Amino acid sequence: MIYTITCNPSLDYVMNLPQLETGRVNRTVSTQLYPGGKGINVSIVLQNLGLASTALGFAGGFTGKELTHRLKQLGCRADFINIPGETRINVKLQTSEMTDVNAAGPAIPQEAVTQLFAKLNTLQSGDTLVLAGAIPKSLPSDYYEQILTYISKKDVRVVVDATRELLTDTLPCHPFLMKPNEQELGEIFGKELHTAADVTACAQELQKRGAQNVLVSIGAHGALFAAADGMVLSSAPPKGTAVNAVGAGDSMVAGFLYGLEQSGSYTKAFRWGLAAGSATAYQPWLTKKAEVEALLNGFSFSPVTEF
Ligand SMILES: Nc1ncnc2c1ncn2[C@@H]1O[C@H](COP(=O)(O)OP(=O)(O)OP(=O)(O)O)[C@@H](O)[C@H]1O
Ligand SMILES: O=P(O)(O)OC[C@@]1(O)O[C@H](CO)[C@@H](O)[C@@H]1O
Repeated sequence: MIYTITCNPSLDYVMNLPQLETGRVNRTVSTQLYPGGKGINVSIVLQNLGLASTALGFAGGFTGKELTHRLKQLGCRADFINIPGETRINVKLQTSEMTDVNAAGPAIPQEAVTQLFAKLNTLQSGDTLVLAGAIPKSLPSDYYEQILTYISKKDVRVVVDATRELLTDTLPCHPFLMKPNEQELGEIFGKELHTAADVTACAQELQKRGAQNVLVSIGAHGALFAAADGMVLSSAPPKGTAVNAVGAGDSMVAGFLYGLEQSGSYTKAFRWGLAAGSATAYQPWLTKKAEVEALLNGFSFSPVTEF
């Protein structure tokens, strides 16, 4: 079984408007409301690809109820811990570019923090756990590390998609896969990354520090994968027109896990991850399986050099 943990989920309110004029009344052309949060997006795309998962995390208020309802409508299993506050609404202002306005989210009471560990007792060896997204300030800054330590006796495959110390603090637990984007990877090493060689060097440094596999997404430029067996792959994405890249990285994680589950091959997993990320970017919301398969049809890698 695959579990995802989203400590700070959201409803994503996409507002499409011709341009944004601050200090003025702006009127939208259209709006959409989606269930959101990185781990939740992974669960939704896994479900779309045909892989079941359980979405764990914290949810509360009428927004939390709506989030749970929409996940169930999508066929996803949600097992959130109910909290007193209200699950946040993240605004995505789509003009000629996407501007995210992400709310801080509700405080997580101590009893809920503890309750999550009890949920983890159901994890079995051979399961996969995806930790994805930012955590609210009310959670300890090493919460992901605490979770990995708590399950360390179980042979669980852990995936981490986070930033800065939230990501690097998990390195001693030897996570199976880390999925930063190139900007997040560069931040860890205090540099801007613009070549495949630089990305490879930083990804391999993360492996030296404990990560087994490192998948670095590079937006429209594609992605680079440093595998545990030393293989390094990179590729520009399959061709298409960008519409909304929100959730592309989460879709990449889901595609990678699906490809690995189906084939046992890192190369095929990378292909599925790349195509799932781009398939999401090429449409208004998260991809379904058919769009990923269409991008994979006839697709071959074209290695990334610089960007
Ligand atoms: N504009 C784009 N055109 C083509 N493919 C894209 C585009 N944006 C993203 N992708 C695909 O999705 C993958 C992940 O994108 P990105 O690097 O933006 O992830 P991310 O920053 O983690 O995104 P998020 O945090 O919103 O999920 C890329 O490696 C690529 O395959
Ligand atoms: O505030 P975080 O957790 O860093 O990011 C939250 C978020 O922007 O990430 C997802 C896209 O990856 C969206 O569904 C959601 O609104």
